[in-house]
Amino acid sequence: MARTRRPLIAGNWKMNGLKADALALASGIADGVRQTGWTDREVLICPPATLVMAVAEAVKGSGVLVGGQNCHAKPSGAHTGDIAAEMLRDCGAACVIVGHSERRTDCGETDADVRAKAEAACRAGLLPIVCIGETLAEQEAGMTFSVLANQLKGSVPAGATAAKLVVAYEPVWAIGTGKTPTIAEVAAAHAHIRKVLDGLMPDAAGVRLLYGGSVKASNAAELLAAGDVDGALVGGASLKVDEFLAIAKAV
Ligand SMILES: O=C(CO)COP(=O)(O)O
Repeated sequence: MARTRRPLIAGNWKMNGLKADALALASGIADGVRQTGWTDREVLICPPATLVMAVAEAVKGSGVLVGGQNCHAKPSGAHTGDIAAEMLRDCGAACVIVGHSERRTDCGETDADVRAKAEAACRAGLLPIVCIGETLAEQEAGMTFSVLANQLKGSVPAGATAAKLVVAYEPVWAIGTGKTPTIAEVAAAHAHIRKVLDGLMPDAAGVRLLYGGSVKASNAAELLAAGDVDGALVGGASLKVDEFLAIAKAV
């Protein structure tokens, strides 16, 4: 059956990559995508902020999209060390990840912060990828669905529409651990997310929902085939050309 939502395979490089290796990685991915001529899926790479401009240049014309990993809510001002969504856009980015659990933990980002960042992304013409997910303790306490609902209600931008929102479900306990939920659990979480979104926006059926957390070439096909999964947000496995392209092929 044809998919109604265009799958998105996104690589989050996190705090990895010096210029030479990062450009080789970006060029390798761009070459691979160029050879396939894919029009039925989107491939996105999100390098560290220092490399957004160079990576955008390196993948130009390949169809590969480039994104940031965070942005400030304001367009400019006295915010030392921060980067505005407009600046990412100016460097060639098309998307930005907001509310990743590592930022929620490391930087104390709240749902309200994440919403403000997602709204900033939309203001700047970037597609926000809003990350949500439960911790291990929350999962063990049977709170997964309520945590996801609260995060969505708190962090989805006001007036969101499907064309201007991607949601990534990343169970915190699955990130970088090699552990993943069962396929049934992924499908149930994604169905729940779509149901919650349905109460928050007019066209929730069109929103792309990505799964993230220990996605690799060997498990991508079954995770991507799960109900309501429209792509993946990939960490460690996005740092190897062949592994990342294999995940994109698995759609
Ligand atoms: O956090 C992630 C992507 O944003 C997932 O990381 P891993 O794929 O390394 O588990």
